[in-house]
Amino acid sequence: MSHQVQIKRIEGNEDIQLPQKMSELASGFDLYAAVSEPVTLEPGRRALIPSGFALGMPAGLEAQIRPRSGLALKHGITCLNSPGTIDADYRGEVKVLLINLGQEPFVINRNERIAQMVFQEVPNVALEVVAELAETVRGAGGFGHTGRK
Ligand SMILES: O=c1ccn([C@H]2C[C@H](O)[C@@H](COP(=O)(O)OP(=O)(O)OP(=O)(O)O)O2)c(=O)[nH]1
Ligand SMILES: [Mg+2]
Repeated sequence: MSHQVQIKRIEGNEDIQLPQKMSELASGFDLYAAVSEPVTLEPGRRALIPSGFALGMPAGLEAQIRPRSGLALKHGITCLNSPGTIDADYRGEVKVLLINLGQEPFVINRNERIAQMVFQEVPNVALEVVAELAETVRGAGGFGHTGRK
């Protein structure tokens, strides 16, 4: 399915790369840090990093903000609220909540790739309150019910 999504630069970020797919069939658009000066994330600390843009999505879409595996593996940098949820009706600046789970301070520079954004279709679901749920074989079994404890 193809979708048209509007993107608008936040003033003062003309030099910031717009979200970009780094390979032809990439799921995610890489996001670039729109920090005005380098931000140092000490181990265990978190920071809300601006992206420099806002989105105009149609109904039925969302954007997920996900970590980059390279930063996670090499530096312990991930998204605290992963995946971050960008609602279709949100018109503010997209921001990335990073946390440093590594052992060393990590510096985020302007225009550095910090995360990725994946668009998803969101089904239109209406919740129906009932007294009894439809039965299944699994029933209430969960949390390891089918395998190793
Ligand atoms: O990683 C994120 C997560 C959220 N948002 C923005 C877009 C999203 O539409 C809005 C609200 O996010 P969410 O619903 O996750 O947060 P909340 O704590 O429930 O806030 P709200 O009451 O505004 O919905 O904040 C971001 O820019 N980055
Ligand atoms: Mg919310």
